[in-house]
Amino acid sequence: MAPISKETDLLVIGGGSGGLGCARMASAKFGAKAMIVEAMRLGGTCVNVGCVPKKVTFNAAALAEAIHDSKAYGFSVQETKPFDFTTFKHKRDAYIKRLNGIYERNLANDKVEYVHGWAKLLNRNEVEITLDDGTKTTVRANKILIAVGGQPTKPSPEIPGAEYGIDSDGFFDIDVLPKKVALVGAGYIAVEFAGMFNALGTETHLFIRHKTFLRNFDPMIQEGVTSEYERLGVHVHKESSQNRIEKDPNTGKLTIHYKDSNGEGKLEDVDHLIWAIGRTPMTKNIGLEEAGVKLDEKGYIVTDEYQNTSVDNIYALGDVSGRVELTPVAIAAGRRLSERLYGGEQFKTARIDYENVPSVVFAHPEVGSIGLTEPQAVEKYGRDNLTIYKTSFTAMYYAMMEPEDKAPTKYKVICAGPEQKVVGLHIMGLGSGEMLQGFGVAVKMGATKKDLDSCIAIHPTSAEELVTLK
Ligand SMILES: Cc1cc2nc3c(=O)[nH]c(=O)nc-3n(C[C@H](O)[C@H](O)[C@H](O)COP(=O)(O)OP(=O)(O)OC[C@H]3O[C@@H](n4cnc5c(N)ncnc54)[C@H](O)[C@@H]3O)c2cc1C
Ligand SMILES: NC(=O)C1=CN([C@@H]2O[C@H](COP(=O)(O)OP(=O)(O)OC[C@H]3O[C@@H](n4cnc5c(N)ncnc54)[C@H](OP(=O)(O)O)[C@@H]3O)[C@@H](O)[C@H]2O)C=CC1
Ligand SMILES: N[C@@H](CCC(=O)N[C@@H](CSSC[C@H](NC(=O)CC[C@H](N)C(=O)O)C(=O)NCC(=O)O)C(=O)NCC(=O)O)C(=O)O
Repeated sequence: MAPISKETDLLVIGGGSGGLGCARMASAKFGAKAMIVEAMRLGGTCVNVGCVPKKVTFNAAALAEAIHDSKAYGFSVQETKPFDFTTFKHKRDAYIKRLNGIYERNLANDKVEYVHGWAKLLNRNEVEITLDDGTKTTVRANKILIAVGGQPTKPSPEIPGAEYGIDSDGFFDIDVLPKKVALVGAGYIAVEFAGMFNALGTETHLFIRHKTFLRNFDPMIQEGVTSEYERLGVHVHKESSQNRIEKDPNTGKLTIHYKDSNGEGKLEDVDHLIWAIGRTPMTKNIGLEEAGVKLDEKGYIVTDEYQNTSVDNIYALGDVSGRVELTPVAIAAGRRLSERLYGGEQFKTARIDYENVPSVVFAHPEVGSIGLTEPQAVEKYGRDNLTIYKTSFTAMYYAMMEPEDKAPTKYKVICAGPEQKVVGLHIMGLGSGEMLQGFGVAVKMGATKKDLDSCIAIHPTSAEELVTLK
């Protein structure tokens, strides 16, 4: 291994989406001397225990659904063996490993110095790196970027047996398709995982604290997807809490004692309990307080709109800055920061715009959302200044299915003011994930209802319903 540089222009702590986005551009495009320090695996959460293995698993679940649906179209699919989850899991691991290698080569091609180790801030210009063999080295840097991301939030220790559960990282270690799972949480991860398990044939129990999940989304989405999950056979335990969890020492199976809207209950023979109750920034024990970097009450690093922290020459972005916790947001923030720091005059005000970030939940069906929910729009503009267009229909994909196999599609477009500017667009149904990106461009450009209407429909598609709303 080449000796580690003692000095660099830019030192990035964290080789995930945001850190990679910044370091690669700083070096490859602007010629800055950049170093990236990663403690675990290159690619960060997204590549290793997030978007990428999740989407591959979602694809497997979508195939299971397609096999089921194909019968309605007249196919005689002979399933001679059950789905081989173990082989699938090993192939998925190998794919991720391959990506880790590609990322390491990308860094070398871009001339970013890559150090595997644990980084800790010593002061505003120095970082201590503990290498894999335990030795420590100190690197001086003109600028330091903290892009350390987050980790799954731990359940309350007041729930006896909570430690028998796993989290989203553990989900990716499961190598036998479980017969029965329980998930606690009501956000992206709980809903995505529950949908995948259910589609793959696992008995799935989802414990939520309220009457619906995805409560940060428009009510149409919350209510629409919650009732669709129930229709699909997910056991949604509403207004629930967990009293205690027991583990059978012989079988390893769990029993969950809970309360829900139906009263007290006991769920036995659970293969895995998965806590998916949010994420916590990785800001402990990395020298932030000592260097004077301000954190908020939840432990996120406080940054301004240019990703500056409270200390000059120290920047933070991505999940650790607690804004919108999505990979493309972290990448874009990293690239804008790189432009601003090293791109010269033309980029001196470069920054990411956190308004109108499109986002998709890979639920069943997929959900897409950009802009304000209806309650947010009412609060901002007043009900009288809004025109809301809604549609609900059965996608033509389901034409050959029996009524009980037809999933709903629902769209809502929220327009404000006399010019009917689109301030919120919410879709659920087949293909929503791929559909939203283009509508996102339109919303970012300030599209009005008239602009949507002026675009001739593409027939027959689900998307055409968004340009023919009445
Ligand atoms: C299950 C799951 C599914 C997801 N699905 C999606 C999705 O479909 N679409 C989407 O847009 N987003 C998704 N996300 C969110 C996305 O993964 C994150 O928003 C994104 O990875 C954040 O990037 P980041 O660079 O801020 O942090 P990370 O990607 O978390 O990278 C931080 C890196 O810093 C390293 N690190 C931490 N501390 C140190 C230290 N002291 N020294 C050295 N290295 C350190 C960590 O090991 C890690 O590799 C998902 C997340 C999860 C958990
Ligand atoms: N497709 C994508 O783009 C994906 C993006 N992500 C990103 O990762 C982030 C983290 O995901 P996730 O972990 O799902 O977090 P989220 O913040 O999305 O959701 C967690 C939810 O769990 C519920 N909850 C919190 N504490 C408890 C508790 N003690 N018991 C039961 N329920 C609880 C809350 O909902 P309530 O108040 O209703 O109870 C809370 O909103 C997401 O916000 C997203 O930014 C993750 C996966 C996929
Ligand atoms: N949109 C395509 C994405 C395909 C893709 O990007 N695949 C990646 C794996 S997801 S890798 C995870 C994620 N990448 C992305 O989100 C892709 C970024 C987009 N292409 C862009 O450049 O903006 C990320 O964290 N990036 C940080 C960074 O690279 O700076 C890959 O094979 N990469 C090989 C390579 O890069 O050579 C899809 O979903 O099919």
